[in-house]
Amino acid sequence: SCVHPDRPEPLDLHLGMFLPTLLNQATPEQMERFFTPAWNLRIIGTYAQTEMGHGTHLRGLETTATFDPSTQEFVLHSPTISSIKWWPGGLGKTSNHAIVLAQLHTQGRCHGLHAFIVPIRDMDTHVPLPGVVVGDIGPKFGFSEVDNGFLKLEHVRIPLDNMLMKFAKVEPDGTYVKPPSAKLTYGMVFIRSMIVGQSALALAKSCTIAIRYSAVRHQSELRPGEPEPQILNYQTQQHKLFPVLAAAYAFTFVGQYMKDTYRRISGDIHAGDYSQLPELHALSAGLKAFTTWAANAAIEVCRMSCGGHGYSRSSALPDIYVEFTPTCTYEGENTVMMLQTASRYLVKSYRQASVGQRLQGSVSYLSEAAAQRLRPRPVSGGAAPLSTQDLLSLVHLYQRRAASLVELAAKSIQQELQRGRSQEEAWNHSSIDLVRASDAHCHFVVVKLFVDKLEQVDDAAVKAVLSTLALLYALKGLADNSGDFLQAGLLTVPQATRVSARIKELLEELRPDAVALVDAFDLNDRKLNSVLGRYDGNVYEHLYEWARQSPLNATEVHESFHKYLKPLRSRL
Ligand SMILES: CC/C=C\C/C=C\C/C=C\CCCC(=O)SCCNC(=O)CCNC(=O)[C@H](O)C(C)(C)COP(=O)(O)OP(=O)(O)OC[C@H]1O[C@@H](n2cnc3c(N)ncnc32)[C@H](O)[C@@H]1OP(=O)(O)O
Ligand SMILES: Cc1cc2nc3c(=O)[nH]c(=O)nc-3n(C[C@H](O)[C@H](O)[C@H](O)COP(=O)(O)OP(=O)(O)OC[C@H]3O[C@@H](n4cnc5c(N)ncnc54)[C@H](O)[C@@H]3O)c2cc1C
Repeated sequence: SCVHPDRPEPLDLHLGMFLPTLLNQATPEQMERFFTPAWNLRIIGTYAQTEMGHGTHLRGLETTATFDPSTQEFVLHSPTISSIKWWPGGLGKTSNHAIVLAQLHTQGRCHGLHAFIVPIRDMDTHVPLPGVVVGDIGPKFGFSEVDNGFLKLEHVRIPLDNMLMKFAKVEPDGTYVKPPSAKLTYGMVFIRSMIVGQSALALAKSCTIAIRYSAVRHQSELRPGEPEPQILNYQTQQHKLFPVLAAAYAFTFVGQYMKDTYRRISGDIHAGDYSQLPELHALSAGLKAFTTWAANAAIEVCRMSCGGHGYSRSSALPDIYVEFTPTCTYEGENTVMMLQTASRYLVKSYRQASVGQRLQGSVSYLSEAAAQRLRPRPVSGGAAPLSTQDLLSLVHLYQRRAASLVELAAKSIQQELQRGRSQEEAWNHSSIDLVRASDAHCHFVVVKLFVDKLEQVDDAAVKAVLSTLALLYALKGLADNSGDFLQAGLLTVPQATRVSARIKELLEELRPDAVALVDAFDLNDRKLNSVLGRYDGNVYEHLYEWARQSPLNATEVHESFHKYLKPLRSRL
């Protein structure tokens, strides 16, 4: 964001979480005191929620903030080793403040997690303040430029006004005032919504590199005696890359939708209407998980599709992978997010629909499915005719798969309960089904949003090629998940065979437009930073140039020869 575009930076948490959390949770007075200096980078902040012992289970966090009415201060304390804050970006060396999530204690009672602004370093000298033990957590899989840190608070005192009090409050006498909705204290919906767009960007970058390179690279023979073809002409190469291209477009549209949805619903929340918060939470959690998992896998597909050169950092693909892969973990671990969407929203909605409630938003199809269950089934049964051309009928198919898997998960919980298991045990014994249901729901949402987007495209040629991509996205998903569709009676084996054949036709149709479709992402060479993905296609000259610049080539004879190899040789 600041120095290297799109690369992780020590200031990311300041810009991406510290400032937005102030915007969402600070009072006007706190905005004046903290936001303006933070905007001017006098205050540099991070978001310290995760502890060494707990990241997912927020109620298990141990850091305490105990109100002392005699001094009008909170005392922030890390009581155990496992309570040390662990992971926050920019915490180790960069930040002088942290938003610390801690269990609030006042008048002898614990009121759960709340957010506190804690100064951690002197504003001028940057030396850690008394009672603050702070540092870097050490090397990681990637994110080397980011000082993810630890923070141990030893009875650190902060003023009463440093608790973020837009929603919950503590009065000077220690009285606790509840927030209008307890769910507001969770937060996180903003970044989760934004991560969907980051998945799209990571996919767009990766497939731009891989598709451009596949148009430049010639290898092997298709027909004996003829020149080596571009590797992009191999059907298997297209089968690897064009679905990624289709997903990059799909996720771009879903990312835009999530941004708009976040803006709309957070506007309602600020106006005091919390009714859409569950929809926003379920969508942002589920789509964050669905798109990051898909993008994470697809980046590797792109890297491997570039053969040996994909393994070189000159391709940029290894860096894209290591920088992207933690999105599957941070801001809510993906399995846990899928479970939130399923158990806190889909199953609940299923039950509401089953008793006749009309549902709104992304789950409205569950009402239709419930109504359908009440209608008598045709005697013949079996799957309906499948059109491999009609996008709306494919949307409908995804919708029915989602409805069927939500039902399966809900029924699994019910069966486990009937076996005498407790609610919690029944849930755990159904959690594979719950994740599957969330995945199907999100897949339906993505396909639907892609198809809806086509309605907004006026240019006939653009609409035609985007429709082909949408078709490929939907049919590839159908083929990859054919077990679900077969199990739900939505697909027959002959239909599945036709889907595979149609996918092959679509790959051929897309081949002439593939390079133009990645160029349309408009990712310039500086942003891509990839020798293989260069716009001008001069890959080999620049690969050679890149290698020549390797630090090992600074001298013709490396010092290791004199230091190790030569003495070793003389001893043999
Ligand atoms: C574009 C990006 C720009 C910049 C960013 C740059 C760089 C980023 C780099 C790194 C950033 C990383 C930052 C972090 O990782 S911060 C730490 C993130 N941690 C988490 O996300 C923790 C995940 N855990 C949880 O969210 C929760 O603990 C939980 C899984 C939800 C479970 O909690 P629990 O208390 O048991 O809750 P439930 O009983 O399950 O739910 C109670 C009730 O609340 C509703 N709910 C839960 N969460 C939310 C929410 N976020 N919003 C709204 N509502 C929520 C839930 O549905 C349930 O509702 P009921 O109606 O069923 O009662
Ligand atoms: C690069 C990076 C940057 C980060 N930045 C920050 C930051 O700035 N601020 C911050 O506060 N945190 C940050 N984090 C921490 C991050 O938010 C947590 O790691 C994340 O929330 C996951 O929590 P955890 O590590 O406790 O995983 P765990 O919950 O321990 O997950 C381990 C496994 O247990 C499973 N599991 C856990 N609970 C359940 C359940 N209820 N049901 C089923 N399975 C379950 C998970 O699916 C997973 O497979 C960062 C992490 C990384 C990697």
